[in-house]
Amino acid sequence: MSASPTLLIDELSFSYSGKKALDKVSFAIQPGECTVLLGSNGAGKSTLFSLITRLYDTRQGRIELCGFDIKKQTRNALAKLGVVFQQTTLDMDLTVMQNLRYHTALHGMGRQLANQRIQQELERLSMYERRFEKVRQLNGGHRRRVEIARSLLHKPSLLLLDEPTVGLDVPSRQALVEYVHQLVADEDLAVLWASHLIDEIYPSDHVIVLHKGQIKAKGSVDEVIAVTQSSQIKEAFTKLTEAA
Ligand SMILES: Nc1ncnc2c1ncn2[C@@H]1O[C@H](COP(=O)(O)OP(=O)(O)OP(=O)(O)O)[C@@H](O)[C@H]1O
Repeated sequence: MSASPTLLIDELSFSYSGKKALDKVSFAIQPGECTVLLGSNGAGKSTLFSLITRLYDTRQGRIELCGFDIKKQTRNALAKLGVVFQQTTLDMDLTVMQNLRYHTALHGMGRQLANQRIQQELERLSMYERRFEKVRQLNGGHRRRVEIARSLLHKPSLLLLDEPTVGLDVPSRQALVEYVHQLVADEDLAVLWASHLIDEIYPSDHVIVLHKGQIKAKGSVDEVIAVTQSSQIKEAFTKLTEAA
């Protein structure tokens, strides 16, 4: 097919009762690229995610997933999307398997394919042997793993992660960050990762600095460091968000 980026955001704006939360935001993410969306509280990260997932309607600007316009070709576009929200959306009183089956049914997968995909994704995260346990019995890190497995069952091209490490202990955080980067490398997946944690960024990542609804810088880690004449990404972020 064409060389459409996995995610295209073009001149996207959004306001809450006249108050601007996103102001002409534009960027693109290619396959095999992990882009970290860095922003402090109120930067507009959740608003952007709500627009990409169609929780909110796009009124100004355009969003495309693998070349599909999310307003006009919603089904095709959303089939390309996997999401892990900040707040868990697992049913605590169902087993891991039941939670995942619910998702495969939503995506119209037959039982055989569903079981095969569930096994593959859970095994990759060392969670297959725990598939008959209720989610409530799992610790925070393991619940997150189940959510990541679930988000990948339908083989999306873009994975959206909204601060997925919040509330996790350091080893679980590191494992999750490592796992997602491995996925990007192995599966040619595109990832958009909202975070305010600088230490979750890898040198190979792309970075978008969002501040008060506007993009202050975007590019590779090295490019963002260079453009701000900083020695490290933390310093670049501080310069970009303190000046504004
Ligand atoms: N439902 C809402 N009604 C009115 N204003 C809102 C609403 N949700 C967000 N806002 C405002 O829009 C702006 C962007 O908020 P948003 O939640 O998208 O930022 P964020 O980067 O996700 O922040 P956080 O990390 O705190 O979740 C902020 O000024 C916020 O106060």
